[in-house]
Amino acid sequence: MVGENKLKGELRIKGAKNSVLPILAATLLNKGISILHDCPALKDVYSMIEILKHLGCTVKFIGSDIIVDSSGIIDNHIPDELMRTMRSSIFLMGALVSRNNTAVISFPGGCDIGHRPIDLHLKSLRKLSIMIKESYGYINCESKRIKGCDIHLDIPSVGATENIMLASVMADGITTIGNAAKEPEIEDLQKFLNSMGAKVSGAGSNTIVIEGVKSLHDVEYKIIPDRIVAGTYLIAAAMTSSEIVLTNVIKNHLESLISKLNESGFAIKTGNDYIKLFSNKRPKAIDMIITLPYPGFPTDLQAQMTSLLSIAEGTSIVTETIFDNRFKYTEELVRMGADIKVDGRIAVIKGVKNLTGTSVVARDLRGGAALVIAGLGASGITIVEDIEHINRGYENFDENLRSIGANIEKMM
Ligand SMILES: CC(=O)N[C@H]1[C@@H](OP(=O)(O)OP(=O)(O)OC[C@H]2O[C@@H](n3ccc(=O)[nH]c3=O)[C@H](O)[C@@H]2O)O[C@H](CO)[C@@H](O)[C@@H]1O
Ligand SMILES: C=C(OP(=O)(O)O)C(=O)O
Repeated sequence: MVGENKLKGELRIKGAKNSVLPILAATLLNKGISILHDCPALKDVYSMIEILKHLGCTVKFIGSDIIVDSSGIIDNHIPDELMRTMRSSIFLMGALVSRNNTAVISFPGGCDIGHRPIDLHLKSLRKLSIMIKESYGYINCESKRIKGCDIHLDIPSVGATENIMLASVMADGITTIGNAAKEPEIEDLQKFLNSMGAKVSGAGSNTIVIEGVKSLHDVEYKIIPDRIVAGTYLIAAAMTSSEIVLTNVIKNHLESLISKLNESGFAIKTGNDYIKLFSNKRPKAIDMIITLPYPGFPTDLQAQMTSLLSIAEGTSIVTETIFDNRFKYTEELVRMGADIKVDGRIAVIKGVKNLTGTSVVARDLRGGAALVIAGLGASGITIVEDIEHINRGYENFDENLRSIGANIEKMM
């Protein structure tokens, strides 16, 4: 891409990756038809579809609609090569054991952003009377009856909260999740499950209550907009001193980012379902950004924001509290002229006047997006390699950016 082009125009944000993936896993539960609207065409979504098909579902992806028929025979085994394609394959553990009483899976894959154990998932499912044995890299789950119980999470893990919800929807009795994650995608999963006849309440607060039901029915549902994709485009506009309007967004989901962009000197206007960012000046440094569980600043926007702050006036400090190795991309930003020092979970960013284009490598999804943002603002040509990471979370990233004025091409 050739940097320093102004962006101008409107983009509609599609459904959220982190909603559609657990919801696709949940389609196993109703033994019938699920129609999902506004689904993004992402590498992870295709991986999840492949797993559902392997298990015996019929799946069609037409336009932005995914139609899953899970009435057919459902296998109970997910091969290792499918499990490894992404982190979200772990959602199949709760859904599959709930549907089949047994599941044989292995450890999930995903971006290299630090240590990502699944101990909380395993511990919680065991509390629900699911017997879990680990051997030779496989995880064997079995339960005659899943039994509702009280679970208190040590960490408000998004994935563990969702896996418990999936496993307990049809359990005997009531399950309570204390210290649950509060991310909007968890509320979306609750709404989806309730639309198919489940009895889940409390998502969005730190206590979720799931009253087991005997059966579920067919469902049609629209996925919430992707707050991380929306945030990425807002930061891209800020980086290039541009003006863009995003539609199909939920402003409340982006409060922590909007507040930090305001602090950095950007004017943002919001309406019922749009956000507009207008900028014609260099960003101001931000004393402190700390990534935290929702409603705190999302770890999934940390890299993109650091990219922006690399050209800010002054010195910023970014602290990553969720993952233990999510600053790898900063080495690539430094190759573009950024002045960033990382010590463990803290990055100190001394703003430089401008970045310069060069060849850089995407090592993970959001780090890759951060490098594209850097390239859009940099002088000269930037080449971002290994963009398959970016395809995990951004539909038509290059096309969308080009449609609002970026000089960017995908090379085959
Ligand atoms: C598909 C999806 O929704 N992915 C999101 C989800 O990932 P994911 O669900 O993997 O993230 P978690 O909320 O579970 O992870 C938070 C922290 O808990 C730790 N942990 C988690 C589970 C466990 O069993 N043991 C344990 O120690 C993790 O290592 C991490 O340090 O939430 C993250 C945090 O908002 C986001 O960055 C990811 O985009
Ligand atoms: C880390 C992310 O996703 P996942 O949990 O799917 O790896 C992300 O979306 O930034």
